[in-house]
Amino acid sequence: MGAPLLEAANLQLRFGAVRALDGVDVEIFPGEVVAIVGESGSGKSTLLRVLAGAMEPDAGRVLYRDAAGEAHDVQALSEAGRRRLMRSDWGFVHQNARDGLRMGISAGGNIGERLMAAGDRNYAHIRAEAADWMGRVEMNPERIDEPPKNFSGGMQQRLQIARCLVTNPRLVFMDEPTGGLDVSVQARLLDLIRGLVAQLGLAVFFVTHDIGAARLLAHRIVVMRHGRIVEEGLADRVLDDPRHAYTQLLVSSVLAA
Ligand SMILES: Nc1ncnc2c1ncn2[C@@H]1O[C@H](COP(=O)(O)OP(=O)(O)OP(=O)(O)O)[C@@H](O)[C@H]1O
Repeated sequence: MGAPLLEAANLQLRFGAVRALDGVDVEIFPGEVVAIVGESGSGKSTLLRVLAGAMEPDAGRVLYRDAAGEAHDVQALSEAGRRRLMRSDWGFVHQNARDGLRMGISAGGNIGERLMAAGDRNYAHIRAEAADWMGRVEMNPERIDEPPKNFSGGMQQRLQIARCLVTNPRLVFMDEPTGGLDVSVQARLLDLIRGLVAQLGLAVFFVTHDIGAARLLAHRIVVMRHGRIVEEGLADRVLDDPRHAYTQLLVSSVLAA
């Protein structure tokens, strides 16, 4: 399998009395989808933000290995260095599309802006790529000049995904990308994400409290509780044969729902 793309060791982070991360070790390999599951408040989003260098842990470290095999200490990166990684190697899909989109510019502009930030200056090419990506996320490319507010919540989320993937990242962080959407919209979006992830061979950290989504997308599942990883393993093993009592509860409460 080679070296991990990203690995974190002994992450600690407290908010006052709350231990949001309490000795977390986690890693991801190229092309792997890792779901981070757990109930609300278990530390999933905090972990994702720390892994992406958007939040500093009190202790521990995160290493990212670039395409040339060089390891970078994510917390030691300058803000410019982190932004560079975010533009080239990484992508972040927020739960709320508004956090990942620029609402004042067109759909095509939202996708094209990422290409421009990555150095593309050929406007005809940028527009063609933006239209192509709208098609790939099942949006009508004829609506390329419309602003995000004209689109439904599910479509805005597709647009955010197109904006994120257009630069061909190696590692994508997704924080509840289907949260807050209707169940039928969620199912289609998950299918779309699954197809794109497989097609592009992406590595994805996928935060969710939806066990069904984890089963559909993930190769491996990490179960968090009170800032700790209480269980991890291949998705089928964790879901079909959960060993920790908390995982059993999580899985059974879904089955009973
Ligand atoms: N900026 C902050 N200031 C204070 N406490 C915080 C902050 N961010 C997170 N916390 C606390 O840290 C704990 C973990 O929060 P986190 O958002 O990571 O959980 P989560 O598993 O992602 O929950 P959810 O599924 O509800 O998003 C919670 O107790 C939360 O209240």
